Amino acid sequence: MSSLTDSATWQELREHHREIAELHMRDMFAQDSKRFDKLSLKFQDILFDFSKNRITEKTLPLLLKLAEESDLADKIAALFSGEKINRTENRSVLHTALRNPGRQPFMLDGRDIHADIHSVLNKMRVFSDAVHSGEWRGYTGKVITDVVNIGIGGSDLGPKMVVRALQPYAKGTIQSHFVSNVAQAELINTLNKLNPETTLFLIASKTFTTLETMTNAFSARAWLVDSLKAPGAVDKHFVAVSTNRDKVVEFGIDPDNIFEFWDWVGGRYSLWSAIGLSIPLNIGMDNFEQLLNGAHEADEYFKNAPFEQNIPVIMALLGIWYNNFFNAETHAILPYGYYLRYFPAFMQQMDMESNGKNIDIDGNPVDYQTGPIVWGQAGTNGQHAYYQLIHQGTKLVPCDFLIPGTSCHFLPDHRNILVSNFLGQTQALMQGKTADQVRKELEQAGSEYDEALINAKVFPGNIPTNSFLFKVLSPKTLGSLIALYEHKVFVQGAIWNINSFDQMGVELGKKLSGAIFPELQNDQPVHSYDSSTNGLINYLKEIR
Ligand SMILES: O=P(O)(O)OC[C@H]1O[C@H](O)[C@H](O)[C@@H](O)[C@@H]1O
Repeated sequence: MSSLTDSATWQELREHHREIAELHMRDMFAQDSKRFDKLSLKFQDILFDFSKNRITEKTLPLLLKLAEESDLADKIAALFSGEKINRTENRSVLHTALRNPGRQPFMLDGRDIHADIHSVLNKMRVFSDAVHSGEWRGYTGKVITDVVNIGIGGSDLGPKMVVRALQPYAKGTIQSHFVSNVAQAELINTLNKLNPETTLFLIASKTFTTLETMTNAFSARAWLVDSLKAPGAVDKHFVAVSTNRDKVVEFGIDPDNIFEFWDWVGGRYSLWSAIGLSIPLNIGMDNFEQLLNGAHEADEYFKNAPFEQNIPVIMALLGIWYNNFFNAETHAILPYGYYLRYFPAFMQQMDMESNGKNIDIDGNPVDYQTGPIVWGQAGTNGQHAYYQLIHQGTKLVPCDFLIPGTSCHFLPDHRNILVSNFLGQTQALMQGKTADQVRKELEQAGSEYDEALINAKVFPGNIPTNSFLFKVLSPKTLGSLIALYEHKVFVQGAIWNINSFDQMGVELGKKLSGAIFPELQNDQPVHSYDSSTNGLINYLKEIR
């Protein structure tokens, strides 16, 4: 056993889980009218209600003890100080520095990274202002109307999620597009809608070697040059965001059009860097800075709030409670509303790539569960699809609900229908419906029934939910929300004692694909792989 599962606190938590496994949240609420007051926290205007969780007065102190014993305080200090906590890659993890408005020097490996950050932020401002004002024009002198971000993973999901979430803050009429998939349809369908004379491509890639991104970038460049019949047009229509200057120059992008960032920014934590350039190109730099401010305030709060009143710490501990003691395998993220529709996909990468690890920080196999499967979709759609399983299936699915208190649109009834669905669902998941309640309802309705029908209509309830309720989905609030989730993932990684900042698991498939690629260039049958891979390649050659 590892020191984590071996610890007295872990054993106490196991024992405590056995004690409370049969307790029902509806009784906990019935017995304590102050439960909400005791189990909810506020950060700025963000209310975090965690009262609908399967916890008693004993649970959090035990979980907090686990956090203390895993040296969480020291690990938080190490994160912010720039210690090389990403050990396998020997890198610091400093996405928090990207949103720190402070100008005082922050030295890392002999460089003042605050100065570097602010100089790139300044370049982003000058450039996005020039595009918005029409001062930056395409090769034929027309103003830019469309921006296409070509990137994948962290170079797509974060910027796309933010641009779509903050659509009401769009400045001017620039349309933003995101192309990530190497399947041709995505790029072709996007290009078909665009005028090359007024389109700006933003090639976003930390490494500038990612196959999907580079393939799309080369095809986009060919489309532009062919359409405008001018190789020189690239300078006015292509900019790059990367840590790999040499590769960008080799691709043929003007060095003045490179927006730099650094290897101490992980891909899934990079929307705060120039990787987020599509954000100010859509909502303006002032709003982008509000996003950074919101995240910075959440960073300060995370660093300073006592653990028992610290939203990311509580989120992380509740997640561990279900993941490691109730054996919940997944965690659903359910934003109610349209604008946050890409938040679940963004969180999926942030959480699963960070904490999907089977060895600890010292390289030893773990004997406990680490990161959950994160999934979800904008509500209320899920209610008409998979909520059946959450309410009555055999798996425990802890859920996060997120909803703004206001909307910028005014169609009658929509808003309150959405809000009442959020409230109704979280209530239903908590309280469920007993056989007695079902029987009574059937009797009152004068329906015929048998026990089977009653059982089919019973809702076990007792399904944990967290609710985030905030005034408006503003740039600042969104920045705070994302940062709170980032820190949740960090805290879980710290307690599981894993490296949340590498992603070795994405390499093998990429490498094997690279070896297979030349095999597809001819029609000869292959025999050198396992029989399934041979069979698939050969059938493909037959049908294509
Ligand atoms: O930005 P890039 O270097 O193109 O990388 C894009 C993405 O691909 C990698 O395989 C990683 O899994 C992601 O963490 C990364 O965000």
